[in-house]
Formats: sequence, structure tokens, C-alpha cells
Amino acid sequence: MAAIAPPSKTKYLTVPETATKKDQLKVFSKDEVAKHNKEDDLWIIVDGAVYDLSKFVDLHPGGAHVLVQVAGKDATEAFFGMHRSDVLIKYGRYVIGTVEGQKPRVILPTPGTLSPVPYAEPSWLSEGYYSPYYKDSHRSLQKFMRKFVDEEVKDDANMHELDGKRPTVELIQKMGKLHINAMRMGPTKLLHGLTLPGDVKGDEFDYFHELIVTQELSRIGARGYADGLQGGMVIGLPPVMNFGSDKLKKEIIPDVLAGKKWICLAITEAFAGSDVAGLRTTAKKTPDGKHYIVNGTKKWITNGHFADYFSTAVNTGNGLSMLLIPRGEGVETKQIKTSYSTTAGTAYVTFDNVKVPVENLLGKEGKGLFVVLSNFNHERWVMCCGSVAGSRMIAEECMKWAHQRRAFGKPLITQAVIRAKLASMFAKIEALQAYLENLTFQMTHMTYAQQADILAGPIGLLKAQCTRVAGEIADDAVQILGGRGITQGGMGVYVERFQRTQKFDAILGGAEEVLFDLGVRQASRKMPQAVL
Ligand code: HEM
Repeated sequence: MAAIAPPSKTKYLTVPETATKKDQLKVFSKDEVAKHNKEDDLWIIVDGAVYDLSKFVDLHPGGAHVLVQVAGKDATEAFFGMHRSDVLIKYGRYVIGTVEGQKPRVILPTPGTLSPVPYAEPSWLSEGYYSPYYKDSHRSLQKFMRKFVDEEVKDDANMHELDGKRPTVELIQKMGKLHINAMRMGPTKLLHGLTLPGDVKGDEFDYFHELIVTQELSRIGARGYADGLQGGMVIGLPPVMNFGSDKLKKEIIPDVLAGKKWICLAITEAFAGSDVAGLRTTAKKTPDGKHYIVNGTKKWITNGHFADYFSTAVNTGNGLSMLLIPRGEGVETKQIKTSYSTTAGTAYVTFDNVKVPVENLLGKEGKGLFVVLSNFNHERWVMCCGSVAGSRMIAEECMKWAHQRRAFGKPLITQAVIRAKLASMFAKIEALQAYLENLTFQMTHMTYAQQADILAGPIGLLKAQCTRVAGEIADDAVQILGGRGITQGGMGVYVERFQRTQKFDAILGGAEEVLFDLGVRQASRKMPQAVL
């Protein structure tokens, strides 16, 4: 198998290049800057750029006093000990010039760029590395997705993770037009005949393309918003795609992919989570056999609060069945406040004598467990992609902080205890990405049925291992970031969110313990008698 060429060099900005009015910059001597050292006439230098902060000093979230202390001076070290570098991009309007003879050293990422921080990218995106798995079309899709997420999704994510409102509908619709929503459903017939972003041919789209889409979207570092961004579709639409009637498919799929309608998967209840067989929502057939009457409740339903359709697990008396329930009379949803943002639309759903046509049955009556279980593999694999990308992003945050933060007169990275934590993060993430890529490679060579038979155990193990590792990384990351790791906003924003929300992956889609056990039970089933 041919290896691919390493990634080409990407462009970064220097601090002076973040200036809004680049064509009006002047060159100042350090002596000239030093004269502007009062609260109402306050200049500072950050890595070769001169900032006039006279109008900002009273607005500075860190207070006026700290700025007055460095007025007229080079405040580069103080600045990078306190702020994320993207602050400079946001406040480029205050740059008035550069410092005579001073070369900027710091580089800032521009939208779409790969990170130059070691271990911040998977090895196939790191300079000098090769991979047997990725082709040019994967690379071009990655480039497109990175830029799209940086430019279009990140701001929306940061805003709604905080305000708790659903992701912007126009953004979802734009993702629909670009076929991003369809790509999130995996290599399905939906993509055939299409030309996808990055010039990827729909017929060639494979699980590595999907891995890229998921891992790039996860880089927003906002777990609640990531689920709000049609997480319900990723798990709620496959039962319709794989088990719905042609009529249902035509009616539902295009609208959901276009972002005009929302769908969710309604399985868990207050009574039963991972214990799917213990569900209590009932669906009784009407005497004329034309409808089901559904009664019951569902809890923790991602996107449920704004969903138009509910792919719902119900008890039909002869076992579990899956039913597509449209929002209508008797369906009510209430937001549940969880540890992550309500932008995910997590809901408590009640079905009160809801009349549903029998044509909305997904699969066969009484055979719903098969629909539920066959859905799980893909859902869990998607969560693995997101979890590894999330952990990697946190390791990058820690690596940056360890280099820019000084404590006891030295950068944190000079402390062996900090290096030990970073080493453990890097090694775990690299192992997980390799494990994930191996299973993804197997998926590209297996049918859906083979995946269900052979990979259910390994994917369960991988997901459980991903979330175990995420927990350990969250713990170490908070210790490295200190107070900032438990403060919303500012320098530790991503670490704080990660440590608060990483447990979602350890619970949703099958609890960690259940999945570790599934891995062993599946292996045990295949244990040959001959060796006993
Ligand atoms: C270009 C100059 C500066 C800008 C645009 C700026 C902007 C900001 C912003 C937006 C925050 C809120 C937190 C965040 O988003 O990171 C902040 C916090 C802060 N800034 Fe600045 N700042 C500048 C320079 C400085 C300098 C030179 C110092 C120190 C001498 C300083 C000290 C602080 C402190 C102590 C905080 C609170 C940090 C925390 O809570 O951890 N800032 N600044």
C-alpha cells in the first residue's frame, strides 16, 4: 500500500500581522514606546507589536492596574502567561506599529491551519510522517473541514455553549448544502453521484473520510454544542435509513439532512439506561390494526427538545420495537439541565396516548433490539473519533500552557512532574488513534453485518478505553492548568469544559463498564473449546 506524502507547510501569522490596519503601521523605537506610560496614554509591546491600549485600559477584563504596571514596556511574557493567543487576533485594532529592529517570534494559527505543536495533530497530519490509510482525498477533505470549522462553526459553538440556545439553524442548513450532514451518516448510498467538499467523489467516501469529518468537528472543544449540532441525527436517522419504508425514507431523510427538520433517538428512560431490554414505554395496536397508541416517557434524549421526529424504542407486547414518532398531539418535551450546555437540547419526553401509523414501524415488530444494537456500533465508533480528538486537543492546550506559563521563576515545562503528565497524555492518545485507525480500516473492508458480528466487542472496548483515557487526561490537565482548569472562559476554557463534560462519552452510547464487559463477553463467545 502506497504511503502518502507528508502535509505541506501551512501559514501562520506573527503578532504584528494581527493588526487590523496593517497598511497604517509605524515603526517605533523602544524609547518612544516608553514615553507612553500613563493610564490615559498607555502603550505596550507584545512580541514586536506596539499596542495603544489607552482606550482599552478601563475595559480590560484583567483590570487597569496590571496594564498600568507594564505601561511603556515590553509585556510579552506577562501577556502570554495570562491569555490565549487568539485574544491578540480579536484585539488587532489596538496595534499601531512595530518595534524597530525586533523580530517577532510567536506564530499564531490562521483559520484552517494545522497546529505546529508536537502531538497536537494525528501522525498522518504531522510533518515527516506517512500513513497506509489516508489518500489525497482524505487530505483535501481534512483541509476543507479544518477551515470550515475554524471559520464557520467555532464562534457559533462558543456562543451557544454559553447561552444554551440551539445551534444556529442557518449553519446546519449550510452544512446540509455542503453535504456535511450526509457525510456524518457514513459511507452510504446518500453520497453516491455527489461531489463532496475537497473534491471527494461520493462513491469513494469511506469510514476514514467520516472519521476526518467527526474529528475536525470535535475540535470546537464544546461538548454540549457538538451534540446540539445534530448529534440526534447521527444516531436517530440510521434506523430510518436502514429499517424504514421507502415512503418514510423519502419523507424524512432529505429534510433532516437539509437541516429543515430534526430527528433524535429516544431509547433511554428514567427506568432504564444501558439496560435496553427493561424499557417501559408501550405501543398498543388499535383494534383496526392501523395505528399504535404510545404511552411512556424517555429521558436524556439528545436534541429531543427541538426534534420533529423521535426514533423511539417501545414495548409492543411481543418484545421491543422501533417506531418513528413525529412531534404532534400527546408528545411533549422538557429541557433537562445536565453538566453540559442546553444547546444539546437534552430532553425529557412524554408520550401521552400518541397515535402513530403502523407504517412508521422501523424494522419488524418485536425485533427492535436488533435495530437498536446494530445502530450502536456506528454510534460508538463516532464517539471514539470525537473522544480521541477531544483528548488530543486538551494535550495541546497543556503543552502550550507548560511552555508559556512560568512558575517559581521557570517555565512549567522544566518541571519533571509536568513532563511526566504530558508524556502519559501523548502516549495514550497515540495508542488510541492507532487502535481507532485499525478498527476503521477493518470497517472499510466489512459489510454492515460483518461489522456487527466481528467488531461490536472491539468497538465497545475501544470506546470504553477512550473514555477511561479522557478521564485521566482531564484529571492531569486540570492539575497542569490549576485554577484556570476549573474556570469558565479565558486561558483554561477548553480544559474546564473537557473536565466538566468528558463523562458524557463515558455514559452515552453505553456506559464504560457495560462496554468493557461487552468486549470480554464477545471474546468469550468465540473462545474455542479445544483450548480448555
Ligand atoms: C494586547 C493587550 C491585552 C489584551 C487585548 C488583553 C485582553 C484580555 C482579555 C480579553 C482577558 C479576559 C480573559 C481572556 O480572554 O483570556 C484578559 C484577562 C487578563 N489580562 Fe489581559 N489583555 C492584554 C494585556 C495584558 C497584560 C500585558 C497583562 C499583564 C501585565 C494582562 C493581564 C490580564 C489578567 C491578569 C487577566 C485575568 C486573567 C485570568 O483571569 O486568568 N493583560 N485580558
